[in-house]
Amino acid sequence: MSIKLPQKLMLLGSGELGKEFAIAAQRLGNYVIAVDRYANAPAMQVADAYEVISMLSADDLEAVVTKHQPNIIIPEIEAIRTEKLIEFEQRGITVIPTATATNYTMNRDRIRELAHQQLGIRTAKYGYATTLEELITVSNEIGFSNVVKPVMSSSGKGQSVVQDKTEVEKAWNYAMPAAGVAIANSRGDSQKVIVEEFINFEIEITLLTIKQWNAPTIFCFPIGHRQERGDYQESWQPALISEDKILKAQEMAIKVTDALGGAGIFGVEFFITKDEVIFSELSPRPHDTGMVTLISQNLNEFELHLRAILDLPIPHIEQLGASASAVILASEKSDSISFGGVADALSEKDVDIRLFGKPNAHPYRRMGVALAKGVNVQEAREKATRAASKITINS
Ligand SMILES: Nc1ncnc2c1ncn2[C@@H]1O[C@H](COP(=O)(O)OP(=O)(O)OP(=O)(O)O)[C@@H](O)[C@H]1O
Ligand SMILES: NCC(=O)N[C@@H]1O[C@H](COP(=O)([O-])[O-])[C@@H](O)[C@H]1O
Ligand SMILES: [Mg+2]
Repeated sequence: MSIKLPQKLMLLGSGELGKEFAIAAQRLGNYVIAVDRYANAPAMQVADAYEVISMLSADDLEAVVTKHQPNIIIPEIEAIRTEKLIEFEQRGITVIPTATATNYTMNRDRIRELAHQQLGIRTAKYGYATTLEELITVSNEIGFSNVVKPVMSSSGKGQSVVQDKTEVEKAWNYAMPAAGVAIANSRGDSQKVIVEEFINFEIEITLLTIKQWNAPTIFCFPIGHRQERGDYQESWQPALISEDKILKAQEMAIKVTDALGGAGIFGVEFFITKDEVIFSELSPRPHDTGMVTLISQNLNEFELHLRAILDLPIPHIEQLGASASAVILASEKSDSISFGGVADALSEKDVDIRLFGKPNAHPYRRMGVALAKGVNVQEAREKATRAASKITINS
């Protein structure tokens, strides 16, 4: 396949990941339509055109696709009416990585069944529940501690660690607010949770895996990360794990991404224990922990995604040395955002920041990221965290 440029690319989801992708796409002259559920989303600020719709509505998706006639649709978040993407694909529009892949990865249960049942890949022990009663039964079967997550959610939304049976009901209510109450934490409309055995890992990693149309799958160096409340706080590259474990992770990543098909970058997440590499989940798109590649590689994860999508060559991925990212989170609700401490944060050598331009803040919302290089991973992490802590969000 040889794709002519420019292409008309429609981004479904326009957050921080979409913004960097849009910038990469426009650097190669493409036309970008940014779509999201709210106005002035980060990618909209740098796109050629934008639309505000409900991406869970098939009618809304139909309207924007009819209006803009994109050649390629690039999902940027999980919560999309993926059945509609299958229809677009049948009409000849390319969906990245494929429409079916986005449907599998939007639903934790579908991707888990594919990885564990069909491909025989090692995962945490798991079960599902659609009522509190079922959750009590499944939790007892899995044992404690366990982790309860809505099957359709991301960035830890609605997710909690359950230490013992007294905490099960709280976890259910957090994942699935009572009927009639707006689903605040679940990003889709499925009333189902997955319960997973809690894995006491030494480190968790994201293996950025680049699946190409006409060339073999390639990998970035593994990215280590630390999460709180199910959401990423800092990431670093390279993650210091053995060659043997890297190869095991690569083998599993190839299996899952081959089964999903198509082209693009995938963020494949693994828990690394003393003896094992355990598959967790994957994003069929750039990964938040992969924002470290904005400083750590010659081609960042957004440029790699673009090249894979457009069937452009990736002759060499260079890792530029110990690097880290640390998130800049809001602490309160606000509709008027300004940042302080930027000069101070940028005063250190090999430090950079991205402020996403999100128009509103609420507690724990990710508003930016600090990036740093260091002589080793520890120093890079310290520098990134220090820079992030200097940024204040004023409302
Ligand atoms: N079974 C588990 N055992 C131990 N920790 C877990 C388990 N499941 C999730 N976690 C912790 O919670 C984090 C978020 O979980 P997960 O990746 O499933 O959620 P997510 O909402 O899809 O996040 P994202 O969209 O940011 O990738 C994991 O990176 C890990 O730190
Ligand atoms: N783990 C998934 C992830 O990081 N997704 C990124 O966060 C945005 C949503 O942010 P918001 O919740 O602040 O609107 C998404 O649009 C995407 O860029
Ligand atoms: Mg995850």
